[in-house]
Amino acid sequence: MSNPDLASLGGAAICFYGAGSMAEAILRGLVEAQLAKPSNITVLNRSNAERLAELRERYGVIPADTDVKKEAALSSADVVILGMKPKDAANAIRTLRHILRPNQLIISVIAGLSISTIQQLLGRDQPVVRTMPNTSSTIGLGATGISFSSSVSAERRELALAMFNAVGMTAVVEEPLIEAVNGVSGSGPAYVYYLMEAMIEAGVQLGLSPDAAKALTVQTVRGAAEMVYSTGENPGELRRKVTSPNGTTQAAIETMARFDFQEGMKQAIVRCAERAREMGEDIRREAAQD
Ligand SMILES: NC(=O)C1=CN([C@@H]2O[C@H](COP(=O)(O)OP(=O)(O)OC[C@H]3O[C@@H](n4cnc5c(N)ncnc54)[C@H](O)[C@@H]3O)[C@@H](O)[C@H]2O)C=CC1
Ligand SMILES: O=C(O)[C@@H]1CCC=N1
Repeated sequence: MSNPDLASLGGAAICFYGAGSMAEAILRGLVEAQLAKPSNITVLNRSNAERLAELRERYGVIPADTDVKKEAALSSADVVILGMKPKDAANAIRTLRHILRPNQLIISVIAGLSISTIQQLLGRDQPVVRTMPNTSSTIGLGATGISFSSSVSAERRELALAMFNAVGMTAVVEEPLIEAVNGVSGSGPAYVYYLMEAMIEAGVQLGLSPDAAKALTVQTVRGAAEMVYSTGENPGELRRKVTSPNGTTQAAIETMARFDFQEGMKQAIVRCAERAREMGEDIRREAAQD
């Protein structure tokens, strides 16, 4: 592969091995940002040809829907993106052992799965990029943590970063911190949606129509995130600006504090990271049975 700028990524053959919602979020971002040509992207999954046809119709990518096409897509790709669920990962990766060439780049989005387990399943020191993206990549606002095996060249690091920068922002972290990224941003959209669900329900309880409660909530969350992003101020400072002494916001925040809202959120994130480690350990044990 030549210089990993946008044009060279456009020329790379990318194979999504596992074509579910996370794979779609990334491939849609790549296609819409015109970073990769749809004709250079192949998608394959376990058995669902309908899903592959749907992706072809939506984005123009190439479905590999027979065993022969799957093997050809995997063996000829410059980059293979592992996008299956953690429970399916060990078996799926083992089958690559005799299909891949040793220098093909593997990019994993799989929660918990370590670089060393992937290499063990492949039986060699394959170059591996371990990532933890999130579903906001669909609209180009993803947040992805990235770490690299030592066998990934500087050029390929740039290629991987370009791919994920095309669908949002990236943070390069040491591999042991990928679980922390999982806790904060990989699963993070779900926490925000959970909060929004509560805001909408409370608005309806107070008499707003569901549509009005939803519209006000959505704009509030968008506006608050954009305020932090565009002013560079800390969320704490911005919160204090909303909170008049003895006013309505103070009453609301005191109520949340009584329910230990922030502590609950912190413990949730720590538990999420711990769960990722547990899932990774399960796959590592499966790999050790080889
Ligand atoms: N959904 C999310 O918000 C995020 C998910 N992830 C990770 O992304 C991965 C995929 O998650 P989702 O896209 O949500 O799951 P999904 O269930 O939507 O997609 C998984 C896909 O993998 C395919 N698959 C399973 N075994 C296979 C095999 N042996 N060969 C080929 N294809 C196979 C399935 O057919 C399916 O299309 C997971 O490992 C998850 O940890 C990471 C960050 C965020
Ligand atoms: O819930 C999960 O396990 C995946 C990983 C990060 C977001 N979703």
